[in-house]
Amino acid sequence: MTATNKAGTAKPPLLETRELMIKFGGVTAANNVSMQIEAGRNLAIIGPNGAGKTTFLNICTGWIKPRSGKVFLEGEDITPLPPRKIVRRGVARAFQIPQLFTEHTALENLLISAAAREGLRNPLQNLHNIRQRDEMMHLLDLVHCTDVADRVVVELSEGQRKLIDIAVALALKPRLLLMDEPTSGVASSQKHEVMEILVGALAEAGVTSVFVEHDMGIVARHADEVAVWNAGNVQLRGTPQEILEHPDVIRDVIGEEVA
Ligand SMILES: Nc1ncnc2c1ncn2[C@@H]1O[C@H](COP(=O)(O)OP(=O)(O)OP(=O)(O)O)[C@@H](O)[C@H]1O
Repeated sequence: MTATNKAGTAKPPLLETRELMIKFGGVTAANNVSMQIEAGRNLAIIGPNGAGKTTFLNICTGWIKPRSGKVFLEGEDITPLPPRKIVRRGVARAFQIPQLFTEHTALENLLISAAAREGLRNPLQNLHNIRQRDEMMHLLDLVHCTDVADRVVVELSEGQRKLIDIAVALALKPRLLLMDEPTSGVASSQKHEVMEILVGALAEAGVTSVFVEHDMGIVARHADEVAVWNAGNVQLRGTPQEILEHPDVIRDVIGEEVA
């Protein structure tokens, strides 16, 4: 079904790529990638090592410019924009290793992000002047971390750091958040709990997510849709059940013998 706006005309997808191409030396990391990402549906990207998953995220956020092809955000061509302008348009990124100021508190990290959003110069020197304290405490509440607001990040568990990192991204008020393995490094006993909080926080904040993931348990439980990457392109797309039971995925991604 195609979404329509109030005027009854078709609404463009939240993010769309058309025929993205990029080569690194002899490796084609994006080979004609055309994708549509709909608002409100969390998309997991899976695939073997070197398939081009991270390259796709890097192109969507402007970190890498494709040799050809385009990226559209709600119909606007954002391909030529620098990363900071793409962030301002509403596309944020979280990395495998949280990008936090580890000697600062959780709340200070969020205030720094809010200051960056407002274009404040030297936020580290002006933390006491940043006004968004209540808004940032609300974000910490969304990720269940108000109790560690005043703790320095270096003292926190990996799971708490991941959640603070997501709150830092939410402080930029994105519409779309692209994540590289959101629970990597988190103790396996805590992965689902961290992901549950993360997905809940994004839903509450009205943010759609795309996440690269190698843990099929996380994909099965927390994704609405799955795209399978292979050799620089999307090989398959479907519901977690359709994809995780597909014989090609079992053979090439999950790595089990197919009977
Ligand atoms: N900046 C770069 N310079 C040279 N080669 C690169 C660069 N970025 C990616 N590549 C190559 O492009 C291919 C795709 O890399 P990419 O990191 O996108 O794969 P991936 O699917 O995310 O892999 P993984 O699951 O191992 O993280 C790989 O062969 C990689 O070595």
